[in-house]
Amino acid sequence: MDYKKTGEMESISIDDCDDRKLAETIIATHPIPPFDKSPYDGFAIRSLDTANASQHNPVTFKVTEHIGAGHRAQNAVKAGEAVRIMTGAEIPYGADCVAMFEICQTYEQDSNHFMTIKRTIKPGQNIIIKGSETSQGEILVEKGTRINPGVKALLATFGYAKVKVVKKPVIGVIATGSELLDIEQELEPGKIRNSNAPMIVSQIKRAGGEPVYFGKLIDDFEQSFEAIEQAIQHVDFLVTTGGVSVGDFDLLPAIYEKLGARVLFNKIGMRPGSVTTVAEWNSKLLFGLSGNPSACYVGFELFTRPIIQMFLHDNKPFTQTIQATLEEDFPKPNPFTRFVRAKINYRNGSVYVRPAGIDKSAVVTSLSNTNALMVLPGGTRGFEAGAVVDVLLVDSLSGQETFSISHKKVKRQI
Ligand SMILES: Nc1nc2c(c(=O)[nH]1)N[C@H]1C(S)=C(S)[C@@H](COP(=O)(O)OP(=O)(O)OC[C@H]3O[C@@H](n4cnc5c(N)ncnc54)[C@H](O)[C@@H]3O)O[C@H]1N2
Ligand code: MOO
Ligand SMILES: [Mg+2]
Repeated sequence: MDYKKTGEMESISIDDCDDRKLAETIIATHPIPPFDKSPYDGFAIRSLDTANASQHNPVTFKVTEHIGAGHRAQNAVKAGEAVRIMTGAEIPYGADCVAMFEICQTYEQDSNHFMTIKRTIKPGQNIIIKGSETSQGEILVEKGTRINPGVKALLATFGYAKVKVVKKPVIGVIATGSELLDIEQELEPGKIRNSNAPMIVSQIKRAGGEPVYFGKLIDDFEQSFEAIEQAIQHVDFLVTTGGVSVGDFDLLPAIYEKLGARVLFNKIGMRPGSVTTVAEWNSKLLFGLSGNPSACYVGFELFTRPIIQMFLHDNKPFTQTIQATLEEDFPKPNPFTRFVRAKINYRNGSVYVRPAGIDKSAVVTSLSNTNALMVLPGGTRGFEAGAVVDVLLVDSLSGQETFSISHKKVKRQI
């Protein structure tokens, strides 16, 4: 976070603003509603005229006008007069209440319309007063908020045809490894299809970034160095996958060195993703994620995602963490904190969690089932069903201010 960057602002059409982060605070530029209006279809009248109305004493009004929403009455309502008014129409001058159709009887006589009611109506009854929902100047949505359908409704309410949003961080993606095939290629002996790049592209989009895929690289130093050096020029952050460990063809450490990038860390006491490396070059963060699919996924969610949120001016950049009950035993002990790809589900008002599949760094199949990362603190014993564990809601777009997982011992450890 010491190396975070915050994005600049751009102005875009409201049509394109879904899920973007607001770059300005939305303040009510007019009251809502902007005029006194009727919540019902009925008659706008003077409450005073109903003072003596009762079952035995119906009061009759002459209907002088007929207005729908969007239209205004021509004349003020005078004693004994009623304006037939529809939901959403402005209350005519002189009227101070509305009688719903359901309590009114109407009749016509000599081409004149009349209405009678048999009960009193109080002053102000059935009127939505101007500004009763929001007064002018009220702060409605804070800068940094993600634009959801409700925020969009407010933007439209206040006439924001153009919306100021935070520019998305442009994040380069490069996959490394001579074993990688493109998606459309047939399998060949010893080769696998590149699944990490499309996965990272998708993770970047989910987090609100703008991915740029630069392709895959074979394990050749010069070629890889050049491609990475080139790519960095065009992005805010660069994510690579593979080649960060200690293998003979793991080229990233040497590439960082030749670039003169400052490696912030290259090992983390966690599983998977222990090889996750982050370097800084020219104020740009380079995320060296593992080649192993599950480790790559976890490395992105824990390290790249919050940096994206920070760039987007989100004051809650960290993935929301809740507590859930482990649904099955997890007997495998591990000295390191584990971020288990997991699935949460809700039952009887409680949250439960279980591993999404095989809990191995090299596994790809568990990821499709993953909507959360279950945090199992390091220790020498496994965990029993019923244990309450921290869970990062990677599928949720709500964040939190700090990264908080309890390193406390989980009860019901085996
Ligand atoms: N002697 C040691 N060996 C390893 C260590 C170690 O500490 N000492 N760490 C292991 C751990 S943990 C991990 S995780 C991996 C990390 O390896 P790299 O990040 O260097 O990744 P690669 O070696 O390039 O590939 C690992 C694995 O992932 C597959 N892969 C790579 N890219 C993709 C892709 N785009 N799509 C799908 N799969 C991909 C690759 O074929 C390998 O199977 O290192 C351990 N070794
Ligand atoms: O980085 Mo490795 O995934 O710890 O398995
Ligand atoms: Mg390797």
